[in-house]
Amino acid sequence: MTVENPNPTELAPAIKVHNLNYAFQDGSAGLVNLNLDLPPGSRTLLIGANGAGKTTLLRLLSGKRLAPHGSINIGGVDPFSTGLEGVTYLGLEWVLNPVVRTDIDVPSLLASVGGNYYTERRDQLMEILDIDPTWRLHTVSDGERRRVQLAMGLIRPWRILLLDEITVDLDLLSRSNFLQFLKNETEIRPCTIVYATHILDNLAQWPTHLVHMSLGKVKEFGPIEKIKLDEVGPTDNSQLGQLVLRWLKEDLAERGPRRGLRSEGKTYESFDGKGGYGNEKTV
Ligand SMILES: Nc1ncnc2c1ncn2[C@@H]1O[C@H](COP(=O)(O)OP(=O)(O)OP(=O)(O)O)[C@@H](O)[C@H]1O
Repeated sequence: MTVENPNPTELAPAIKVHNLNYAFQDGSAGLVNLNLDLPPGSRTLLIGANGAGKTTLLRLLSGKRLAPHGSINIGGVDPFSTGLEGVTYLGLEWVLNPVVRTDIDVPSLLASVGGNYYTERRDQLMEILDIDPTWRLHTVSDGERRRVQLAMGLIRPWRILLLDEITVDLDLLSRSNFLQFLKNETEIRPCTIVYATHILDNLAQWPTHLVHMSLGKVKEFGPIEKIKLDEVGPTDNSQLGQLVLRWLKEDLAERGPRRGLRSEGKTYESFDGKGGYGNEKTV
């Protein structure tokens, strides 16, 4: 059976989280009674202070960690038990992959992740991210290396993209081109994006949805028009920044001084120096 004029948005996976509770190995609460409903083809910004639980959530969505049965549903399946096809999760472990610091050329690296198969995407990404094919990775700048990494991570067409702030080294133009590329992807093919970031420059027109997290909880989520209209009116970049600043100040006031409460810094300590998490368990 053929589908006439398929709408890419409708065919994309939805992300549903229902009463998700998650505890780390030491017993501390990672996520608390979390609920989300992100529609097919959406582009969601995950906003929250350091330690709010964004990475924890993204890792559970990616299926890298086991969530309680029935609490996460992506495109109709449980990502951990079913093993999701087409999920790309780009976070710290991926950034720290040592291969991008070795004496290797760009075409070989991109070929190692399917570049010779997805040639059109490869060439498009190289153009958008302004990558020079003659670079050798041990002699490029951090930002240039990051651009090659992004191309590597995005060549294979994903259905779900989970981004844990990985654009910090990009210059303004590269980041803007990169975000435009992602937006375009959700408009031309069935895919859904969740992006955790602290960098709000040029983002006001990018998200379809916002999720505000604090202390392992979702404080609010919804379509950006709704949140913006409710809270600050039609929004440009600086207003989105003002909204987030207000959220973070409120979160800090609610939380109070740390004094051992959900301390930062545990996140990557126990992972054999590679970055990543410890042996969490579910609750
Ligand atoms: N393995 C672990 N054991 C215990 N606590 C942990 C572990 N990993 C992370 N945490 C804690 O869980 C909380 C949420 O961490 P997470 O990395 O999800 O935050 P985040 O919102 O991504 O922060 P950031 O913006 O700094 O990246 C933090 O307080 C962190 O210290």
